[in-house]
Amino acid sequence: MEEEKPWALISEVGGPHGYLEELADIVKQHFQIVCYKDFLQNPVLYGSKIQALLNWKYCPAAKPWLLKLLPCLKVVASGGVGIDHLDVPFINSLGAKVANTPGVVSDATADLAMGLLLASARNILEGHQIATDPKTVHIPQNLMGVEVTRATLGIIGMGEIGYKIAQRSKGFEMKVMYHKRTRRSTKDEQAVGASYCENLDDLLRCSDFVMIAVNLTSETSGLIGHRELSLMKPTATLINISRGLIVNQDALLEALQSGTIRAAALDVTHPEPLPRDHPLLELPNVLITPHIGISTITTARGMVKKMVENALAGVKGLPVPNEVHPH
Ligand SMILES: O=CC(=O)O
Repeated sequence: MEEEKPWALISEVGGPHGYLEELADIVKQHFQIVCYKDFLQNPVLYGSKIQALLNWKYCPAAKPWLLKLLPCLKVVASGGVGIDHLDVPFINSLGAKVANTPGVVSDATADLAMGLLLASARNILEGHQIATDPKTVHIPQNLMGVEVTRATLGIIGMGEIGYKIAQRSKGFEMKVMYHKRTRRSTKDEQAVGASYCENLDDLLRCSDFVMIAVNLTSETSGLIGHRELSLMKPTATLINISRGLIVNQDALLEALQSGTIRAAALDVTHPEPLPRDHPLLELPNVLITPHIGISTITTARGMVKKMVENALAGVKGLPVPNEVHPH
């Protein structure tokens, strides 16, 4: 007789936007699944069966009160690289492991980072609005952007995503500086032509574009505040593809309103989404996207495959390939 597949709770069938049934099908090959909504209808029935939670970045299913309803939980397999939404020590204390999906998300996130940089530097969105507005008869001069080619790019956090951004910026002949807790090897630095900047202040002072690609931890939360923004050039652009909480948003708002910095391009904010009446949304020098760094079909597919691998290993009591440990 065929062995019964283990049960998995999945936060949103098909991922954050619910658009790909195909993704749920990948999970179904290995698990019997219950989605968050159905689980809540009968938590007692499902709770005792579920061994794996497949969790997309901001799913409510990872909350402690819910995890406590899963006495047989062995693994939380999270999609994406950031695990700031998960209380790893707490999950471990329940006897479950936590895993993420590094590697598969880096290209898409680095691509978006460059997209934001270019769109902000060259006023691409404003240009589109003007070009498609029937009331506009000529292209105003105020669409003058800033040059990307040979500009200085300062990358904060040179992990996998930061490194891929540096690789891409080579194509634009950019001068790359980076700041990281532990320096990369000379070979890595040479391969992308990046120079190490031990002092974050120096990087902020010198960069035309400051790219935040560092993980959110207790040490990086609020890393960019009033003081840091005041060190940046008035012509500089801040790009954040990591987590909103790394930047003090009130300080950023002020810096953008007062011209302390030229512009910001943000794929992440705090909270997400921002309330519709948030003053950041009113500013002409802010470009905001709704946390879409990993949102490509190829990446979603790769993530789900990795989540399944991690979940299966956890359920079987095998080493979990991408297990994350508490800091
Ligand atoms: O937000 C995206 C990720 O954590 O990979």
